[in-house]
Amino acid sequence: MDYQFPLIVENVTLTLSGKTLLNNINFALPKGKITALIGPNGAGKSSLIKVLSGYLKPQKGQCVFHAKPLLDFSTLELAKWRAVMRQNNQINFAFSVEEVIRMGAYHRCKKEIAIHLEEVIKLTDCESLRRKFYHQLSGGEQQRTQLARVLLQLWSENMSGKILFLDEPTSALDLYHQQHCLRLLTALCREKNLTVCTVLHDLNLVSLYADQLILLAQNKVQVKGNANEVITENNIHQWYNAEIITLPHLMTKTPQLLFKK
Ligand SMILES: Nc1ncnc2c1ncn2[C@@H]1O[C@H](COP(=O)(O)OP(=O)(O)OP(=O)(O)O)[C@@H](O)[C@H]1O
Repeated sequence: MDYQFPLIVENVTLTLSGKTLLNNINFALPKGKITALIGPNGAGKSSLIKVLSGYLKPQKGQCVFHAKPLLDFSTLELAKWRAVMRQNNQINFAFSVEEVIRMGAYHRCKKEIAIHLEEVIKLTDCESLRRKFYHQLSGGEQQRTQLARVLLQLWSENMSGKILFLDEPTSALDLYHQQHCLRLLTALCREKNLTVCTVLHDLNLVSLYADQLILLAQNKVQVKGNANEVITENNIHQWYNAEIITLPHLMTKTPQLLFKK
């Protein structure tokens, strides 16, 4: 299970209700790195996450996961190797935060859960939330809980070959928790060889933390590469129709965006 690219996307085309949402998509997720899916609203990012994680079957092409067609994996097998945090994490029942976090680990034995739960709760800053009702939390608190859930699902000493899919994991987080989340993901990639694939709208965060950027627009991959290659004034103007200027970050030199007034 030790592949340099745990997931390879080959010529993926997805059509739903007669509409092409993804058109001939090709790229690969490098092991131990953060890949960011970026692009304007409606470009197909969430749909792509659903295909990459095995929830939607493309009409053409395929995803190859550990050198095997993704759709050949059983649900249980997939649960051991990839976890998914969606955009909408509403739960309409009175579960506690701790119960929601444990939901990610239905395939694990009690002993494993007991060992990893405390660590995951601490790392995601959920200690003060654990006995509260999930449905009574703020949006940002729910996002932290969901991050803990997906981490508990995959947690192990070495996470090589495991993939975490996140759809806008920082959209409701305050500044401290945005930075905390991206730093945590970076550390897990470096220390445990976890592979991360995340949709993010904040291109300044993407520029600082993503190793590979995939810019989707009009249902196709329009640009891919590192932050310097993808986050350019021309690309942002062309694909987002936004008027911005880019400046190098004072510490990392990677591009940061400023809106023109
Ligand atoms: N089940 C579906 N049937 C038909 N069209 C759909 C379906 N799901 C999504 N779409 C359409 O596909 C397009 C892409 O949606 P998707 O959610 O993948 O975009 P996105 O890039 O994640 O957008 P955002 O940045 O706004 O979250 C949208 O126009 C959406 O309306």
